[in-house]
Amino acid sequence: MTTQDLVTQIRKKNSFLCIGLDVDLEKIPPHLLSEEDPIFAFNKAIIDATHHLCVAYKPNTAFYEAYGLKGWKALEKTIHYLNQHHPEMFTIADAKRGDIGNTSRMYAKAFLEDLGFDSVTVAPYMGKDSVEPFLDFKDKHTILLALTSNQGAFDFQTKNIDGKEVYKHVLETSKSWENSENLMYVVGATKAEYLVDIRSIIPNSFLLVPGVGAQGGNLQDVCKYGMTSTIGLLINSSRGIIYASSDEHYAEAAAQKAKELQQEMAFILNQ
Ligand SMILES: O=C(O)c1cc(=O)[nH]c(=O)n1[C@@H]1O[C@H](COP(=O)(O)O)[C@@H](O)[C@H]1O
Repeated sequence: MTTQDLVTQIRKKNSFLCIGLDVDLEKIPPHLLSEEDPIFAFNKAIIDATHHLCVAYKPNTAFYEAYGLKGWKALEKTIHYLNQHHPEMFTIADAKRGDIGNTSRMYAKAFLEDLGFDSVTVAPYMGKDSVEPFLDFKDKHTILLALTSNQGAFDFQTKNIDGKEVYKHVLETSKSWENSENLMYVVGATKAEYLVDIRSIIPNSFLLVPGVGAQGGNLQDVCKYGMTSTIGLLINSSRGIIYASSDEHYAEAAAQKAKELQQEMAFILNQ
């Protein structure tokens, strides 16, 4: 999927919402546990109820890997379901990978080719040769961690080296990598005030912004400082949407939460 296709979907749906499919068997409605594949059953119901309200889905692979082969199968079924029934949806494998080039190539193949996601999250710590193998795929996207939403972001990412913060080095250096037009960046919604500086370095790149909802980030602030003329934002909420209810009406409750965010986004887009 190209970024232009993504922008078209955002304008069509009046939404730049990404729903995080972080499925925890201890949190899903108990009646689903008797299903043959409870994780997929949950995802399918959430997707069926919310696809008109969002433009992206982001399964975090940790929540699938934790359940071994069954979890990986559920992840595979989920991405195949999305690609088959909702090919217009931007899909993100939130895997936060990155290794020596030879190994990164295999991670890239796993998520972008074998599973067929549109994008994958990647950590920048190992540098150019660890990220470029992900950038090699046409019309696929590498979402590089820049400034994350958690408290630990202040341990390294905001430390000053040679006169500027590490996350700024990540943004600037990554622009020189081969196929850097395939880069997007993660910036936590909890760090909205940093977006002015971030936009001065990467004025047009798409940002994946997690941390609204359960982590307390503010949508209005993110849009005020981070939005571009082609939107440039995907706002993720996982727990705040998918666990809105644990009774049999969980999918409708999730759709209601997604709709609240979508309406806020529509208001911002039409201002
Ligand atoms: O890459 C991410 O998506 C990510 C980066 C970050 O800085 N913070 C962050 O919360 N995330 C992910 O975004 C999702 C946030 O989930 P909720 O807090 O439940 O909305 C989880 O899958 C996190 O792993």
